[in-house]
Amino acid sequence: MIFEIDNVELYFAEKQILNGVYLKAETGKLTGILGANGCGKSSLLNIFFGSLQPRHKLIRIDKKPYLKPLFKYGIVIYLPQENFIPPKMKLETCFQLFKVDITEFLQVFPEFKTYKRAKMRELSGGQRRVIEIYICLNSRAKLILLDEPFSHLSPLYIEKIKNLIQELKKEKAIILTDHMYRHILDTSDELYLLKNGSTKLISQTSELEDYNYLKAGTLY
Ligand SMILES: Nc1ncnc2c1ncn2[C@@H]1O[C@H](COP(=O)(O)OP(=O)(O)OP(=O)(O)O)[C@@H](O)[C@H]1O
Repeated sequence: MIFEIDNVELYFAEKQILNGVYLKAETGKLTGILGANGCGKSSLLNIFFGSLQPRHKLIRIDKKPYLKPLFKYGIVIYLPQENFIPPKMKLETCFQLFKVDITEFLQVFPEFKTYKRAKMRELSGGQRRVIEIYICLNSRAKLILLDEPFSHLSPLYIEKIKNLIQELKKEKAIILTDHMYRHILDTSDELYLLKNGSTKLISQTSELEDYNYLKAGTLY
């Protein structure tokens, strides 16, 4: 499937945040978004998901326009920057709710076995993040939007999540943004830089320095 968002115009009050943005995500590929703080990455993901209504946008799936918020079609899941599973919910309940197999999760992350019947609030921030990312990746959604999945995770968990992404993207389209840009460079099949309100498709990593997202000399 090909998911496209086009002609995004977003204003907060009279301040223009996004201006003619285009972005494409495809099944089998991870699309990375990089950009400075406040450039509009989370807003763009919210618009794709359907929880933020901009002045203008067009969403197409396989070239066909989808006019209702995408989440209403049940084909997209969004990992926001902040925790989204209620703290009072038990671990096993959230897996049931999202129809994700907890046994498979515990095979990949056996250290969580003791928390199976615990409530989310009994876990650390990073542990909760692991669960939320795993649930998003393994949900039935065909388009997965991940807002800063790597921040707050320790290196071994980042590697495990990257491996899961490589495996699961075969049947899903994934869009991911994070400030840990090296992990984005490692995992992305397509990369966009969001700058001055619009997206630039990056074909060579050196462009990240040319566009002043990275300081000159950072990559070499
Ligand atoms: N609800 C809101 N009301 C007014 N302005 C907002 C609102 N939400 C976001 N903004 C502004 O829109 C801009 C883009 O915010 P957004 O959160 O999308 O950026 P971001 O690229 O995800 O940033 P970060 O990397 O720091 O998370 C910022 O300047 C922010 O102040």
